[in-house]
Amino acid sequence: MSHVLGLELRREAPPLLGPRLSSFPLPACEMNILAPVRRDRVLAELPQCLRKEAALHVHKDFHPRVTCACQEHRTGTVGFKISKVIVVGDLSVGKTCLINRFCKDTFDKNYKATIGVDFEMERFEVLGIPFSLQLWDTAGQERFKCIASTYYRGAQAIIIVFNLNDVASLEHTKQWLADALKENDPSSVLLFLVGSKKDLSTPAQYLLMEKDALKVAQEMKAEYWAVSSLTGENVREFFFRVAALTFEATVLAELEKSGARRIGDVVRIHSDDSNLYLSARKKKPTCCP
Ligand SMILES: Nc1nc2c(ncn2[C@@H]2O[C@H](COP(=O)(O)OP(=O)(O)OP(=O)(O)O)[C@@H](O)[C@H]2O)c(=O)[nH]1
Ligand SMILES: [Mg+2]
Repeated sequence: MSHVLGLELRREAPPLLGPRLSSFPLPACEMNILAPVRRDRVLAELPQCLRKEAALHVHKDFHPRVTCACQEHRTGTVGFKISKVIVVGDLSVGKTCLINRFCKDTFDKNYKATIGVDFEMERFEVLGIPFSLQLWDTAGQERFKCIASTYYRGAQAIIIVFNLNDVASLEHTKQWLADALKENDPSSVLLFLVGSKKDLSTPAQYLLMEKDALKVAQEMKAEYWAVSSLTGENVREFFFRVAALTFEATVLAELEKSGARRIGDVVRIHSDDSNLYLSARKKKPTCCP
């Protein structure tokens, strides 16, 4: 399902499914959200990162509190929520192709600039809990940037895309991130830095670019990925990782919120060294199960 949101046709997507459940009949887009999860969108384990040097965390499994909450169906509103993910980056770096490869398994070699924004909905099941991602594809062209930036707000994750064969597009990622963070809470949003068009670089060229990209990812505290929408390399792995980490963060936030409401609860706090990015950025306690 795709919605073109250009100059004339602009529409905010529903931020929450929950409150609308009472109104019947549901709009077509929400009916789709309620459709069964595709078998190939079921996540029973935590997908691993691409490079340990620039990963949001390197744990092998989901946070124990998250696993436990899912087993006991204590995930609050998470199953009804739609998490927003925005995709930003220079024009023609391959943002639309990346989303289309994952959501529709298609690839168009002709460039058609995104005008304003567009979005796709993807439904997952993570540890038995339904989880929906709304992937916002934004325009990289300067003249559409101010329309697109009005849709940055309220994101749980930001994907910053650059072309692995164009060093300038990597340099511009910092500005894209700064613009996206103006509209979001830097302490809670998850960041992903994605190098695109991997099929166009030789192994030697790729390694050279990867070195710079890892440095940028570490500075941004973003998780680094390299993909090709043409061949499909790493595309599915990448989006599964985005879904899993966004789910994990959403459940943890929900548990923290419900825990904070219970007066008299004892919460043990410890700092987790292998979760440097999150602990450094979030400055939030990680609670033991
Ligand atoms: N070889 C190769 N070409 C790609 C890949 N991804 C995208 N392209 C090509 O790059 C061009 C731009 O791709 P888009 O996905 O439209 O770029 P975009 O970032 O959405 O551009 P804007 O909407 O203007 O911001 C198209 O001609 C694509 O076919 C890839 O993985 N490999
Ligand atoms: Mg596009």
